[in-house]
Amino acid sequence: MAMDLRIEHLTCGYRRRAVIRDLTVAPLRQGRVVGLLGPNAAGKSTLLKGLAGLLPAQGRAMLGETDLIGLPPRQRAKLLGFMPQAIPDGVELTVFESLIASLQATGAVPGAQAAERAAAALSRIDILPLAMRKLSDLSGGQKQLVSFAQAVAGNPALLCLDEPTSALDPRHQLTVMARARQLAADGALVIVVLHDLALAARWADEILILKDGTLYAQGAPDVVITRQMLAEVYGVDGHAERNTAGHLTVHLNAAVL
Ligand SMILES: Nc1ncnc2c1ncn2[C@@H]1O[C@H](COP(=O)(O)OP(=O)(O)OP(=O)(O)O)[C@@H](O)[C@H]1O
Repeated sequence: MAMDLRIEHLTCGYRRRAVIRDLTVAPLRQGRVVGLLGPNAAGKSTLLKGLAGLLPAQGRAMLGETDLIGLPPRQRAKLLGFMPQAIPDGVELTVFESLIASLQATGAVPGAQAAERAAAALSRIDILPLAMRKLSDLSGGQKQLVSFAQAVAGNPALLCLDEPTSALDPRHQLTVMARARQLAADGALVIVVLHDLALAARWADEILILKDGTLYAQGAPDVVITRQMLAEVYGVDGHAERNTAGHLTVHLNAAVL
């Protein structure tokens, strides 16, 4: 069964205000990396939190035959891995313990396999040497890598990553995006919030652009990242073009429009 995601008439937000309002997007296909873009406060994190069950939501978010909206947390966590933008401070667990805890919370992996799965998740992003360190003692980038490992360790069908590379050096940005790509190639749908347009252009199969809680555009990077979009959505002057290697690159001029 294909585990495509169909978001239909989704509304979610906070007590006083619906930030995402009646959002419908064309089906997001299993096996793809979808870049979720948009300016600050557009509603990107709110959308991911609504899908992850961390905010109340109405409407439908069908993953295959299952509506994520209203699904009990444990069942939802089996299907969906969420990496938050901010990593909580003051957690006294070791890196390894934190991965075991997130695997146990979902019940997606039998207890006996949890340690092996946790070690594999750390090893795939080159942070196995951090396993016995306390989370609270890590650098910002190291914490972000651990948070990524927590989200992916259970091999969920849907991965929602909120700015997973914002604290990472270039090598680790590539490590994380390459791992996200590999998970998609293995059958997951990966939705990744990015502010770095160059990373989005390079790694996403498809891009969703949110503006003021509604869908501004959806499509392939070279269709969606246009001079007009950069001006209307971000208020900047720029353009995208293919380099000699055939990769889409984004050029921003210094001027704010
Ligand atoms: N806990 C909250 N209570 C009330 N409003 C909130 C809360 N968190 C966020 N908002 C509001 O919801 C709107 C969307 O915020 P959201 O964090 O989803 O944006 P975003 O697109 O992820 O932005 P950024 O790129 O800055 O991370 C903003 O206007 C924000 O002020």
